[in-house]
Amino acid sequence: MKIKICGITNLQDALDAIEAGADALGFVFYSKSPRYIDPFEARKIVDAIPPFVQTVGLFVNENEHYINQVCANAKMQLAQIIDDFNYTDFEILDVKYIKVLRIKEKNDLNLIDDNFALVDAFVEGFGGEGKRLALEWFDKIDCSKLIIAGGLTSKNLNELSGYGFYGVDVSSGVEEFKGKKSKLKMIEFVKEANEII
Ligand SMILES: O=C(O)c1ccccc1NCC(=O)[C@H](O)[C@H](O)COP(=O)(O)O
Repeated sequence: MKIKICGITNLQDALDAIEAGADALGFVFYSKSPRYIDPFEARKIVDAIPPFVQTVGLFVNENEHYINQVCANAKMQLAQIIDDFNYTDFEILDVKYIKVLRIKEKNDLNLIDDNFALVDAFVEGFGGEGKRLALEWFDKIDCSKLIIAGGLTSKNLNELSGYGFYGVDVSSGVEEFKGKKSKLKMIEFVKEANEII
């Protein structure tokens, strides 16, 4: 089970997430988010973390020029993209990317194709709100290329057992408050995620 901790805003949280066992760190480049980080501040964090941890830039309805520029400036290895209005020309992105499928109802799962994707519960404010997806919608779906997000905590991760998700993504479930991670919650989250079968 791959584990991404999203909404990293400072070096200490990044180091604590890595020590807890996170595979990937998410940086929110959406200026309206309380977890927004300036690309050059993100770069300072990236320069200070050890190797073999993937850096993921989160973008909301941005075009490819902005995404390419920020990923270069902030040294992001992967772009996680919410693209509600088809702003992004994915063909000319310089970085690997993963699309976010914001699921409002079961029918939205028809958006899943053969690519890896991050599935998150639809919320008006775009994300990081702790809202959960209805797991039963995934009962007959191949989840092996899906990273599930939305309202996950160490207390409910066990409900994912049996679905075969590729990974989990968490933000608010491991926070002390918006923009500040809890070391203890991250340790508990990673421990439980590794128990999922
Ligand atoms: O974190 C934000 O503030 C945010 C703002 C705009 C779009 C997405 C945002 N966050 C996404 C995530 O952090 C995660 O990918 C995911 O939604 C999990 O969030 P949570 O339900 O808080 O665990």
